[in-house]
Amino acid sequence: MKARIVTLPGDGVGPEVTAAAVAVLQAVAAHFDHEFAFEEHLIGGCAIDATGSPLPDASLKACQQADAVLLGAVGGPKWSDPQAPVRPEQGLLALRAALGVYANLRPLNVHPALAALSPLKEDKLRHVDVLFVRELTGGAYFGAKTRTPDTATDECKYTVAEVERVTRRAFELARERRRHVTSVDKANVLETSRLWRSTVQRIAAEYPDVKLEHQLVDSMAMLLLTQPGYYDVVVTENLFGDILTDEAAAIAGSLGLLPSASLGEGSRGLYEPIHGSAPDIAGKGVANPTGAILSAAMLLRHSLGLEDEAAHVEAAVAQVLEHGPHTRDIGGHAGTTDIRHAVIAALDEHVANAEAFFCGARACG
Ligand SMILES: NC(=O)c1ccc[n+]([C@@H]2O[C@H](COP(=O)([O-])OP(=O)(O)OC[C@H]3O[C@@H](n4cnc5c(N)ncnc54)[C@H](O)[C@@H]3O)[C@@H](O)[C@H]2O)c1
Ligand SMILES: CC(C)[C@H](C(=O)O)[C@@H](O)C(=O)O
Ligand SMILES: [Mg+2]
Repeated sequence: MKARIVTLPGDGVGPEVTAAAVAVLQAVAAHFDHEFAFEEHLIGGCAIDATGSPLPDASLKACQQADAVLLGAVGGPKWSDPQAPVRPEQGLLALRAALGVYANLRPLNVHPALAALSPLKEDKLRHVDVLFVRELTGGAYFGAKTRTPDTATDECKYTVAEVERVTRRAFELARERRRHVTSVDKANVLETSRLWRSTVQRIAAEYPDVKLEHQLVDSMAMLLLTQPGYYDVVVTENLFGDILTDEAAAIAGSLGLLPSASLGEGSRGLYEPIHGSAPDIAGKGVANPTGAILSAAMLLRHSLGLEDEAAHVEAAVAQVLEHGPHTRDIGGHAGTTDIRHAVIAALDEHVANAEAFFCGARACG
């Protein structure tokens, strides 16, 4: 198949991990005879430096015309002055809004080989397989902001329609999994959460085969650590989802491991690891590209419909997590490019084994 993929490497470790993900996609294209055309554009701090805007028109236009967008990370100390008129993160938020990608899928899986890195004991890690569905284009991130010298406000607003669509997405996904949705809110305090809860409750009636539970976000932060294996699909609003998924990454062993897919109504999606620009390690060649590579696998699955290819990439990543090499954040000494080479070598092996298997089954060659 032919696909047009826009890459937005961004700032800090963004370009390092994106290069690894692109190399893996190129290896997939070579193995399976696909034509992926990559087009690189600016976003974030590097875009501010080059054009004055964190999301230049050319970048947005290219993303709107692409089949999928692969993003690294934005931001960093250079652009973090609280007085700065424009910030890198605004470019990312504007892109999410413009693409209409309201459902941010953030899967949490714990690889057994990394269990010792988790703050949780091994018995708690068994059966951990959670899919966070984070609402991505509403809430406090996008409400009106005011500022006077001694007061600041961020409006948190949700409409029923915004909650309905992300809830339906969560229930649809739950039907492909273990049919259990946990909706996380702060309905004991926030009006937006009361609207969230009643809307989720009403939509749940359309899915009688899926179990729904509500959980307040503060206790959810605790329960995620004490019983992570209990959860299947967790749907929540923008800010709560941001915070809970970094916590989830700690359970997996590193922030560098978790991928994400941001989806709207069509097949076009935005794919990014959940971590940031990691200024403390940027430019050192030591960033873990696993989250970015697994985001590329999600791109294959959700935007291009290439399920087998996605599964091959995930299997290759799992093999590297099992046998190494490992980057520093997960206890190894390898660099970003070592992981990229190892994943591509594992991919080559998996594809060859699969071909041998099918060939054997058909008694060919
Ligand atoms: N999607 C995004 O573009 C995104 C996401 C989160 C944060 N940010 C931005 O990134 C900047 C830095 O934020 P922060 O320091 O709070 O969070 P961060 O995610 O950049 O880093 C937190 C910690 O995790 C480590 N880490 C992150 N990614 C890693 C990887 N791939 N491999 C190994 N270690 C990794 C870092 O070294 C750091 O110690 C801020 O400007 C923030 O706004 C951007
Ligand atoms: C950089 C920031 C705007 C972003 C968010 O809060 O959504 C990041 O933390 C993330 O998780 O993707
Ligand atoms: Mg975040």
